[in-house]
This record gives sequence, C-alpha cells and structure tokens, in this order.
Amino acid sequence: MINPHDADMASQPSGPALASLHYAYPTAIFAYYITSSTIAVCTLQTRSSEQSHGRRRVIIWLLLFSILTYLAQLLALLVQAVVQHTFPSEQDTIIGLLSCILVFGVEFAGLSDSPKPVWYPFTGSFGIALVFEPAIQALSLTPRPPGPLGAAEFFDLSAVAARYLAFVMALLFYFEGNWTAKREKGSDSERQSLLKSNGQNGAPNGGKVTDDSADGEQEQNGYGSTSDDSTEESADATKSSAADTPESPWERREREGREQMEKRLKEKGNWFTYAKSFLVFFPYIWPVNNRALQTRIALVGICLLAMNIVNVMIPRQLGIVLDSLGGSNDKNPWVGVLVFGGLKLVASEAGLSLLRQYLWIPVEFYSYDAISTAAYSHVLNLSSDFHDSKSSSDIMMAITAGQSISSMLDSICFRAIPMLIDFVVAFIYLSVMFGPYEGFITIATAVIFMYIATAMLARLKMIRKGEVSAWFEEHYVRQAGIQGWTTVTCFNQIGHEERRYSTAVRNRVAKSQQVQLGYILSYAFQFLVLLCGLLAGAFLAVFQVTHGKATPGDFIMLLTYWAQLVAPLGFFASLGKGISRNLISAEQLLEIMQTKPSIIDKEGAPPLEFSGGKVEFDNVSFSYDGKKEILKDISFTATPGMTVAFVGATGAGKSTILKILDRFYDATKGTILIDGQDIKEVSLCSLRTQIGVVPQAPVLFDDTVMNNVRYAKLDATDEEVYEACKAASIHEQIMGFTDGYQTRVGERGIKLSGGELQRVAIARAILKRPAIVLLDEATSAVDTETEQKIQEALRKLCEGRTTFIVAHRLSTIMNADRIMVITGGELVEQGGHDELIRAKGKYAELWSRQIFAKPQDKESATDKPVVKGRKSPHIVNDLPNEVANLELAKVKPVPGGQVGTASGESSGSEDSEDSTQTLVTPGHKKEV
Ligand SMILES: Nc1ncnc2c1ncn2[C@@H]1O[C@H](COP(=O)(O)OP(=O)(O)OP(=O)(O)O)[C@@H](O)[C@H]1O
Repeated sequence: MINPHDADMASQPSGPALASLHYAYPTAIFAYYITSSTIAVCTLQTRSSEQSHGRRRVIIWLLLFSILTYLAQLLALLVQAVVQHTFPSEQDTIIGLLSCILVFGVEFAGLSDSPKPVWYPFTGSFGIALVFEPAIQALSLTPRPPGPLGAAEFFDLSAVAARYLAFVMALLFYFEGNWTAKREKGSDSERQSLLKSNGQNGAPNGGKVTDDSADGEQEQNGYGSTSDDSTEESADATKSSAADTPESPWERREREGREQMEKRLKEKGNWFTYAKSFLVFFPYIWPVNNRALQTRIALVGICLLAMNIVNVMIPRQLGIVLDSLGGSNDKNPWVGVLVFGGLKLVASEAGLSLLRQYLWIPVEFYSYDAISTAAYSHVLNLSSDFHDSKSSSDIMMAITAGQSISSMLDSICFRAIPMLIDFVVAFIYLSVMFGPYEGFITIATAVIFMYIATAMLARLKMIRKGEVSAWFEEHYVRQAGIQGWTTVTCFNQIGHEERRYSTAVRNRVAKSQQVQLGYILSYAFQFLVLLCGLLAGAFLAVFQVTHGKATPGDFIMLLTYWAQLVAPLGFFASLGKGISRNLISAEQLLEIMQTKPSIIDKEGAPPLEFSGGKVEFDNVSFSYDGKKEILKDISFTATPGMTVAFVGATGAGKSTILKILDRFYDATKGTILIDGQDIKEVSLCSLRTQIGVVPQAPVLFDDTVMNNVRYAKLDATDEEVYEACKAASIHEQIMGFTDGYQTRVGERGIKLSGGELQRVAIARAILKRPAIVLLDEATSAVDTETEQKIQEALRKLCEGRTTFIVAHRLSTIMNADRIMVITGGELVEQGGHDELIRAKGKYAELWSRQIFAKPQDKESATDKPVVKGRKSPHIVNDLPNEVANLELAKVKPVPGGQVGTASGESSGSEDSEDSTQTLVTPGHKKEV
C-alpha cells in the first residue's frame, strides 16, 4: 500500500535549489572525472602507474553497489508513479538518478578495465558524492510536514544512507590499502638482507611469486619470474599463437614505430609536448606563403560551420512541417517542405560538401606535394651512416607516411572537430528546447557510447593481430608456390603446395570469422547503448509534450536530430585508433626528418680549387660506430697522376679509405688534403665533381644505355656519350644491341653481362672527366678479350689522373706506381712493386702466395655466368704466362721442387688466408 503522504511527495515538484542540485551533482562528477582522467592520460600517469591496489576489487564492488542503489531509487519512483497514475513530475530527480547511473557506470567500467588505475579521478568523484548526497537529501526533506516517515521516503532514505556508507567505505579501503602497501614496503626494506641475495635484486621473498592483492593479480619476482608452462598452456589461445608466429615485416614496422612513439612520448613527459614535436610538419601543411590557398582554407572553415548550422536546422524544419500539418502552428506546410528540401540539398553531397571538397582539393595536394618532396629531398641529402643503417623499403614506407599526416588532419578537421561542434550545438539546443537534462543525456550517451566502443575495439585488437598474421601467411605461401613453380614442379610437390595453401586459407578464414563476429557483437552492444540514450531522451520529450511544454513536432525533431547525431559516432569511436596508427606512421617520417646529415658543408665553405690532384692522408683514423677503429693513423701522399693500389686481406679497410676520400664518411681523426686543401673545409659538391668512382658492382638505373651513361653529365651531347663509350671499349657492343643506345638495361642493369656493366660504368666515369679516380677493381670472371677491353678502358680512364684502386688483380697491383699494404686498418707497407719484393715484408708474402697460384683458367671462364654484385676474391693472379714466368724467375728455386707442387695445388684457394702452402719467397722458404 502506498501511503497517501508518499503520493503527496511524489507529485510535489522539487524546489529550484533541489532541482539545481539534482542537475549539478552528476554534472560535477562527470566533469571532474573526464577532466582528471584526461590530465592523467595526457601527463602519462596512466602509463607510469605501476602499483596495483590491494583493495581495488572491494572498491569495485562498493561502486557497483552504489549504482544499484540509484537504480533501486529510480525503479521505486517509477513504480510509485505508475501505480498512482501520477506520471512523475519530479523530472529532475529521475533524470538526476539516470545521469548518476550513467556517470558512475562509466567509472565502474573504467575501474574494472584497468588493473593499475590512476586513482584520483575515482576517489575525487567519491569525495564529491559525499558532499552532494547529504545536501540533496537534506533539501528534499526540508519542506516535509512533521510526522513519521512513509514507506517510499524510508526506502529512499535507506538507499541514500547505504550509498553514502558505500562511498565512505570505498575511500577508507583506498586509504587503508595505500597505508598497508606503504607499511609492507617499509618493513620489507627493513627486513631485507644487507647482502643482495644471489643477483635477485634483493628480492626479499627469495623470488617467490607473491599474490600482492585481494584481486589475485600476481606480480612475479626473482626466480618466480620464469613463466610456468601450465599457465602458458591455459593462456588465451589467440595470445599464445600470436606470440609463437614469427613477426611479419608489417608487424615489425608497426612495432618499431610504436616503440619509437612510446620512447619519445616518455622523453617528452606528456602528450602536449609530444604533439608539439609534430610542428616540424607545419610548413608543409599550412601554405605559409600562399594567400590563395589560405583563403580557400578559411572558406572551408566557413563551410564547416555552415554545415553545423544546417545540421540543426534540418530536424527543426521537419518539426515545423509536422506541427503545421497537425495545426500546432499556422505556417504553410508546402513552404515548410520546400525549405526542408532546400536545407537537405545544402547538406547533401551536392551542396556544402561539394563546395568544401572543391575548395580543399588544391590544399590537400599542396600538403602531399610539400611533405613528399621535402621528405624525399631530406632522405637524399642524408649521409651514408643513415642509408647504411636503414633498409630502403623502410625509408620508402616512411616517405609515403606523409600521406598519413594528411589523412590524420583530414579526420581531425573534417570529421572530429565538426562532430564535436555538432554535439556542443546539440547540447545547447536540446537543453533550450527540452530543458538541460535532454542536452545532458545527449552528451552522456555519446561519451558512454565512445567509451564502450573504444574498449570493445581494444578487446578485438589481439584477434585482429592474429588475422593479419594469417593473412601474411596466406600471402607468403601463395607467393612462394608461384615464384618457385619450377622447383615445385621439378620435385613433384604440387599436391603439397595445394595442401599448404588450403591450410593457410582455412586458418585465415577462421581468424577473419572471429574478427567479424567480434565486430558484429560490438556493434550490437553499441546500438543498445544508443537505444538507451534515445529512450531516456524520448521519455523526457514525451513528458514535455504531454505537459504541453513541447509540440509533437518537437518530439519528431528530437528523434531526427538524434538519428543525425549518432550516425557518425561509429567513426568517432575508431578515430582514436586511426589517429594512433597515423601517428605511428608519421613518427617514422618524423624520425627521418629530425635526422641531421652527418656530412655537411661548413658555413661558407669555398669550392675545391684543383691543381693537379695531389692527395695527402695525414694520420687519418676512422670508425663507423665510434667504438671499433677501422682505419688507424693512415698517412701517405699521392702525387698528381699517380696510381695507388691498396692491397690487403678482406675487411682490412681498403674500401673505407676510398669512402672517406669521397666524404661518404668523415675521418674521425687526422686530415685529408687535396692540393693542400682539407676536404672538410671545401664544399662537398665541388669535391665530388672532381672525383669519379667506379664501384666493384656498378648499379645502373632501369633506363636506356644512353641515359645511364649520360647520368654522369646530364647536359652531355649524344656525341660525347658515344666518345665516352668508345673510350670504354663498349660502343661497338652497344651498337649491336637490338635498340642500340636506346636499349633498356633492366633493374640494376640486370640485362647486361658483367663485362658490359663494368664498361658502361667506366664510360660513365670517363664522361664525367674527373680529376681523381676511385676504383674498386672488379675481378668478375670474364673472357680474356673482355678483360683486355676492360683493362684498356680503365687505362684510358686513369690516364694522367690521380687514381686509387682497391686492387684485386696482380697485373694492376704490379703496374701501380705505389702499392699500399693495409692490414687490420693499418698501413703496414708502401712502395713500388720491386721495392716491396726486395723488402721481403707483408707484400712479398702476399705476392709470393699469389704468384705460385695457378692463373685463372681463362678458357673455361668464357662459359662461366657472371655473378653481379658479388664480392670478388681477394687477389687474382691474372698475369699472362710470360709475365708470370718472369716473376717466377725472381724466385730462387729450392731443392725438392716445392714450387711446382704449390702452384699445382693452390688453384682453388687463391684468396684463402688460411691455406698452408710451402712457398719460397725471395730469399727464404716460408710457411703461409
Ligand atoms: N657501413 C659500415 N658500417 C659498419 N661497418 C662497416 C661498414 N662498411 C664496412 N664496415 C666494416 O669495416 C671493415 C672494413 O671494411 P672495408 O669494406 O673497408 O674492407 P675492405 O678491405 O675493402 O674489404 P674487401 O676487400 O672485402 O672489400 C670491415 O670489418 C667491415 O665489416
């Protein structure tokens, strides 16, 4: 039975003070929670929160209990209203209770989701509740006539008291948990042995697994940190399978980007300063000196604002039309429909949206153009240390990441910001139309929706990762089967490949189905949240209409507005994920843009003034990584026109000398002078203009022979190119190609033979007419005639020029003006061939080892395929028989005919440092 006094209470409207408290209470909690959580996230407190709280689970239960008390109060009020047919006049009480359920529901979800939360957003909310709850209760009882409490009043009061107690207990448990944790920490450190226990970081419990909380969350210390097999087995299957599968290149890139982002985020300390580092891109996004584009951007902004206004006007107009049809207003419905049609047109893809996109096109391409070209130019200007440390595919991916910055801005400017404005407008408009709670319901529903949608997306992450791995696996198996078709067929393994592929496809399909199911469930749940919000809003609107405070048209307006507002919410929920993915890509580009080239011109560096080409190395040392010295105190002088050959074991540092001479790297100690000028003091461009390089494995562009040769001098005439090719003894051969000089050479010059490739590279160097030539001499197996042609071409290239050769052929070494023997980065000997032989040192040793080696089997070499880009053997004895005999004559034969034995046995080990042969070097018998 309902007490007549209770009925009085139910129908009695709240006073203005109580009503405002009903409004203010959830609003204050919500505002505090959102603000403090945002601060915690932005200042990275959520990341550094390492401690799990011992009483977290109890506090979650207490919070749930409080939510249930709100629900109980709400139900009691509704039952009372239905039974007494006094549909509640206390709208502020009902909406207040609904809002409290929503707000504390969000907190409940937040607390349950994070095992190690930042606490102040929660404890602060409980504190605020402790102030508001008694105030509201006191005000609601004040106008009450004296007498015993009715059943409803008693129930209400009990619910509030129980909730109050729950909040107090939650706070007490929180402080008690903190205090216990502190005390345990203190006593642990007191009990801790002065001597560290066996490398376990002094773990006081001897490494035992501790259950540190009532939650049962385990923190593993010491020995216990080794994972238990049984636990692993029972772990989430998806997780373990994801951990087992090897990382795909895509996953690696994602992981590295994420790690990079987290690292920088930690360094910056919070999201604000982190975001500031992206200001590097500002000039590429904002057309700094372009008024026309700036005007377009301003017009786009106006379009967006206009769109926000139209978004309110459409539902409002629909309401007006409906009211005019129902007679609630005297407006002409025909005109109303026409206006409605006009507004719809403006809002459509043929209206403002068209105008906005039209205006935006040049701006969008401006930023693509600016970012892409700036990134590409920056990468090209970076030095060898950068290019040697990054894979080309990673660099290319990073350059295309410019696109993600544009799309991130697109999402933020054209979708996120307009949506936020829409919500603020909706909040204000609905608050004015239907009272503040209608607005509040809108905002609260949107926030809860996004919270839930984001949480669900995060839960789907692991399954999605599995799907991507399965997709890569499928792709890999398919590609391997098709690429290796010949092998598959030769070994009769078509059946095996078919089975392998079908397993991969089935695995991928299973994973995709899981993801799909996850999405469907997530959408269903999100829809339910929106439905709850809509019902709450509609309930309030119906209340207003039935009480004559609003028209049916307003109700229709609300429904239309609601539908319009919530439609893009799905996008908003995934915005965070999209932005973080774009940030990861942008991070990779940012890292490159922040890398400074290590080899740069000094300010106002003059050009190199060439006068002959004298090169001096003065105590030059070098290290690639700053730790291991690759070159140690190298000093020598090469006079103009001299040919210097570097010999030494593989990895001795010969090529490195050429690299620092061409300033691909700078010497870490000492100076390099060209014609008396320090190469670090002159401009890089002028230095490289004077130097011509022929690498051991030349790389050509996938272009015509003509364009490849002309690359050395872009304005060279055809005649000049022909001349260079003639000098390089390749002209005739090129003329024999199907398209002559217009023949395309294929990727990296794949369609040319080894000898042709080398001579095209030499022709290119000849066309450049360098003053100094750097040659990493190749020893590809080519036929005698080609080899002679190459030698001839090289002779023409080096004629009269200071030349440095990393020499692999005995003939080159012996013909050099000066031979430099490099061992372990040190210049151990230098001098002419005969001089060094007489010195009986390291060179004599190397030389004698090779001179007894069987010369290349030149007949069979003609048929050998040339392996391009392969490191050549250390030194090759390419001497013609007569010269070899002459050289051999320099060696005194020893009794026993050891010479003949050595030459016969060493054919396969010319470059082997370890081969032990009994050899005779000038003057003495030696074991090598
Ligand atoms: N970019 C690099 N970064 C780090 N170390 C490098 C780099 N290039 C070469 N090195 C190391 O420097 C040492 C000298 O290399 P370098 O290429 O100069 O030897 P080399 O005498 O020319 O050998 P080879 O005759 O086989 O070409 C080697 O140990 C090599 O591993």
